[in-house]
Amino acid sequence: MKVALLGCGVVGSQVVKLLHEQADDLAARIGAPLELAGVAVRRLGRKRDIDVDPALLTTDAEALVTRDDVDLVVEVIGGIEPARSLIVAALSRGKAVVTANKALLAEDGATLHEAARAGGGDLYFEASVAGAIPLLRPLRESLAGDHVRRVLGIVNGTTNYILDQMDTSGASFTDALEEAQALGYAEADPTADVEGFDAAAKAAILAGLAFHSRVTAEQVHREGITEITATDVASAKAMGYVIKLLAICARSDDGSSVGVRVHPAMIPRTHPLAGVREAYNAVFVEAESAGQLMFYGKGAGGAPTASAVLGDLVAVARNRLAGARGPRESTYASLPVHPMGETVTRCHVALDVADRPGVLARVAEEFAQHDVSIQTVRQEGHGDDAQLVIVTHRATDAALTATMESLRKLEFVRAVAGVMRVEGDE
Ligand SMILES: NC(=O)C1=CN([C@@H]2O[C@H](COP(=O)(O)OP(=O)(O)OC[C@H]3O[C@@H](n4cnc5c(N)ncnc54)[C@H](O)[C@@H]3O)[C@@H](O)[C@H]2O)C=CC1
Ligand SMILES: N[C@@H](CC=O)C(=O)O
Ligand code: NA
Repeated sequence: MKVALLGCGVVGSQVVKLLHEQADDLAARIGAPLELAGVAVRRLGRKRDIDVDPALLTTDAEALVTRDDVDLVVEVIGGIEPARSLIVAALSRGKAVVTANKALLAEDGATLHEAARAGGGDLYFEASVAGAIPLLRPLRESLAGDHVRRVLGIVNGTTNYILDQMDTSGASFTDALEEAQALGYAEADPTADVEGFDAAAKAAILAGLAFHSRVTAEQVHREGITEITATDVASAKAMGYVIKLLAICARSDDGSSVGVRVHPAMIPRTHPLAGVREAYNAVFVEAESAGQLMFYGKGAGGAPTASAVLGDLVAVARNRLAGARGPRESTYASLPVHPMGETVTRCHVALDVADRPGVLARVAEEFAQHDVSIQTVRQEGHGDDAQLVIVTHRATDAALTATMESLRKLEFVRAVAGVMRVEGDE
């Protein structure tokens, strides 16, 4: 079976390495050897960390994917174009494609799936979400007989690395980001990581598979971590919480729609996700019959991601030899994505207020007027002022946002700070 590799960066170079190192085992597992037909790169002369036969390198990716002798295509270039055109060219010729490209799948997965359907080949993408962790195959295959209610977790290694460094060693945001880039975790443009775009793309893919519906990145409510300060991290710590960037995909209570969101949240330090350190990822899947499942492992980095790519490569090669196909895209449920305002969540807020009689009662009244119930209040005196730290019970995001807006207008409120959603302790 001949394999065309598109892209030879952090992930691609590890794919080449594993194809060499595991050649005999892969041939035995598939029933036929995998042979690298060519490697499309941007520049031929670049010095590479791995040993790749220079005769295999080409800058003409299109000619490579359309070659008649190529059976399987691995796309690890990233981004929308030319990745989309190259994948469509391969799929429409009946070749199988393995990709790690979450940005493309979440923006225009429909085009790729349609090309796979028309061409009759497989489209596999396990590496696109949570790197090495087998997560998409369990959702697509193992849980195909169950009813998934919620998928919740940490799906971006770079931001988890940054937040973990800020929490444990007090590192600055900038230093931690530079380390994550040097370790090969970050996207080519790290804005995709720190502004939550990468996690939002992964959330869209997860929601699509979990709820048998088409979800695009555009429909995902997205907030990144760039506004999180050392003070936020420290005050979360003081209250027994840790801040994590979470992706949450959940059916509404009546099951008629789904909410898909990515935002920083405070979780109790006793929660299993609080122990997810460095660039590790962890995802909970809650299904009606299976109950709660947790998937944990390396979500970023060249070798872990290449492991997922190779797993897919073996699967599509086996299917091809057997004249079979893997599962098609499943969107029959067509559940709509509801707006963030309808999502039910909890909130933490730190209010700097004048310390005088009636203030606490007036603040409580503002919450009550918006139908938001308070779970805990802690007050600390600061001379003539006081800080009220409030954690609410569950309320719609619209009600919580409206409450914060009203609080800002109160004459005795000096500042509304540390507004952050709280997850995982109810
Ligand atoms: N690095 C990671 O931890 C993970 C990456 N991914 C995904 O894997 C894909 C690749 O990521 P990385 O390897 O980290 O990126 P990278 O930037 O290290 O590698 C991409 C390579 O593609 C090359 N390239 C760009 N345009 C090209 C073209 N037209 N023809 C041939 N080559 C071209 C670039 O020169 C670069 O060497 C992306 O979709 C990324 O989102 C997925 C999971 C984890
Ligand atoms: N940039 C991503 C890489 C894996 O998808 C991350 O940091 O998780
Ligand atoms: Na994965």
